[in-house]
Amino acid sequence: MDFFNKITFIGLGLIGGSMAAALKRRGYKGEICGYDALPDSREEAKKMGIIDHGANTLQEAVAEAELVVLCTPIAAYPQILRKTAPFLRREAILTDVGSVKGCVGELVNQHVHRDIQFIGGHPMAGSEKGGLKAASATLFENAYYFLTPGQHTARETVTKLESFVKAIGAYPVVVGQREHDKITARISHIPHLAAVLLTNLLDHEGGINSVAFAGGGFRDTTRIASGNPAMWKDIFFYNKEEILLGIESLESMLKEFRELLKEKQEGKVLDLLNKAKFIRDGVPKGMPDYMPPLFDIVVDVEDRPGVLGELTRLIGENHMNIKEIEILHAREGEQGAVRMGFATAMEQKQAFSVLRGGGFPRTYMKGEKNDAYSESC
Ligand SMILES: NC(=O)C1=CN([C@@H]2O[C@H](COP(=O)(O)OP(=O)(O)OC[C@H]3O[C@@H](n4cnc5c(N)ncnc54)[C@H](O)[C@@H]3O)[C@@H](O)[C@H]2O)C=CC1
Ligand SMILES: O=C(O)C(=O)Cc1ccc(O)cc1
Repeated sequence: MDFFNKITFIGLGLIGGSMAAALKRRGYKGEICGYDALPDSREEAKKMGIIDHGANTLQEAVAEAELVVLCTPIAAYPQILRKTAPFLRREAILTDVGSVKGCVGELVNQHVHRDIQFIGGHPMAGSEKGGLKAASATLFENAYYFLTPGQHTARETVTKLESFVKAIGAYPVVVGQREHDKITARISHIPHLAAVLLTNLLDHEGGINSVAFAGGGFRDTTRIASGNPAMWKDIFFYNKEEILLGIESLESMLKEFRELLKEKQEGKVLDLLNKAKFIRDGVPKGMPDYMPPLFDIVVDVEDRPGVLGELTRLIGENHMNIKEIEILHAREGEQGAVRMGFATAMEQKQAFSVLRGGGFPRTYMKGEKNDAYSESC
């Protein structure tokens, strides 16, 4: 990484800000320069100490930069590339973080001289929140990071970018631009579309409002639908061909499933469920999550005024932070249940002991045998 004396980030939002922060945290010694269309973001990034210099113009930003990283929405690339291309150093490497890669390769071919080394990039880590405030120095830790060289990308450029990716804590994976778009359509873009449609199903054809009853299963399958709508709109259109192919596959799978149900083909439905379980169980664990999972506890409580206050006071007094709290409506009768989500397994355990010893003996960890959660879902 020492071979880059100056790195410039264009776009200091979630991804650009997180990259600059990761480099600083991991001891990068060269100069980090940042440019953003919003002057406030440049000033804020400087105050946060994640950039050394906030440039006032694109020309100033790329001057002397040995690595330039585009971290804006892809829609801004044509204008940025037109303005910066004449001022890039001859030896500079240009890269980007856009979620679709085929279209980016084409844009760079149109606007940038082929003497400039370009290699596309795409970190497979993010957040539903955008902007510099959501940036985190650890966002890319243990995440895969696609690198997509073009026809004119030198081997040395690939090697240098691999070092950059490792320097921010991620794992580089080199693939072709079109191959990248096929892979991400399957693992990220189509799942996002499915999550959006499943969420909107709750509001389809003016049906009853079932949001209040949505439990763990609904939350797990639709979590990513909270992602940045403008960014996902762009992703769907920039990767349109692959998304259309994915939709065709989904359509034919739904049709097939409809027929199996109609014809009471229980064996085939079971095969299909087993196949999904096998594939899903094989998804690697330990990778960073888009929105990290919470560590839940469930408390059976009496249905009386003030009980929620007592629970939250006990947690607060013991310096723990409840990330999510939910009343489980599914149980009828004299008892109610409250689910609380914590950020870490340690906090979950601590909350469990504090509540059990603090007048709530029917406190359970999620997944514990006969816990209220599994009964009610
Ligand atoms: N958010 C996510 O989960 C992920 C996003 N990406 C990609 O990263 C890119 C950036 O996304 P985020 O950082 O999430 O967005 P963001 O909205 O947090 O940040 C974008 C930044 O670019 C700035 N900007 C916009 N137009 C500009 C222009 N013409 N000149 C200079 N600055 C400009 C904005 O002011 C903003 O600060 C997108 O292309 C997205 O596809 C990639 C992986 C994950
Ligand atoms: O969707 C996912 O799998 C994520 O983990 C978050 C994410 C969103 C957009 C991207 O381009 C890359 C990653």
